[in-house]
Amino acid sequence: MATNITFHPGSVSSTERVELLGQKGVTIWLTGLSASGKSTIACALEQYLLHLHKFAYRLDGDNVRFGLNKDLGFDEKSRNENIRRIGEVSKLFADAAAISITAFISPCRTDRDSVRALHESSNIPFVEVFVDAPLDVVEQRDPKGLYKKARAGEIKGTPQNQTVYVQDFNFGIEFTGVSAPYEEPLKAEIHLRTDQEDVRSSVRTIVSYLSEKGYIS
Ligand SMILES: Nc1ncnc2c1ncn2[C@@H]1O[C@H](COP(=O)(O)OS(=O)(=O)O)[C@@H](OP(=O)(O)O)[C@H]1O
Ligand SMILES: Nc1ncnc2c1ncn2[C@@H]1O[C@H](COP(=O)(O)OP(=O)(O)O)[C@@H](O)[C@H]1O
Repeated sequence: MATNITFHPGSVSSTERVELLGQKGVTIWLTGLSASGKSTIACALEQYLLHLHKFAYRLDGDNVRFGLNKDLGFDEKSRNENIRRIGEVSKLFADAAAISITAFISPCRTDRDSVRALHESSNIPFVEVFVDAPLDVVEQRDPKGLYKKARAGEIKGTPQNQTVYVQDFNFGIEFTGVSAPYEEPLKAEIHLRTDQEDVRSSVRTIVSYLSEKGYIS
């Protein structure tokens, strides 16, 4: 814990920044099972917004784990810390007036709620988007072959949480949706059913929401 530190406010207020840049920051938090479509939707949304000349930036689970979070695994504590850090990073982007689009499984409700509280305490809008598809559908998609590996017992858990997450089979495996929990959002601003709608429709839903709320013009 750092001590003797003092927060240093800048010379430009948030309101002034928004006026000067002509854009308000917001975090769009995509959450859902692996292969539910988070990355696909995040990419398409980022592309769409950039083509509208909006400052949009995507933070993606796999990508961030190559750098900032390369010290973290998939045990419960690591996932908590992963989401805590990304919550802070996303808030920084949104504070800088970006449309920050995150694509993390973020399986724990309390972690997502903490990130929401972090944003809302600074008056930064937080839009939780549940990217929803049933387990049998995402297992069928399995673009990275991870569900297959998990079912085959090839994705091992870490000692800290084996007893917490492992349910009734395959001790030691903890892949989200298979042997580690995913807590569905209870109050997501947007609920997308990617087994029933295409990517275009999902992007349209998010953009309409941003527009209705006045986050983009
Ligand atoms: N054990 C286990 N459980 C879940 N996911 C796993 C695991 N091991 C590796 N992967 C790959 O890592 C991606 C998820 O990373 P996240 O940072 O989004 O996960 S989390 O929010 O911390 O739970 C996830 O990417 P997505 O498929 O894009 O969701 C997987 O590719
Ligand atoms: N409606 C849809 N929305 C998003 N992805 C879809 C949809 N239908 C099929 N897919 C496919 O499902 C897979 C989702 O993978 P990905 O976007 O990496 O998911 P996640 O980031 O949640 O792991 C991709 O291969 C994508 O083409």
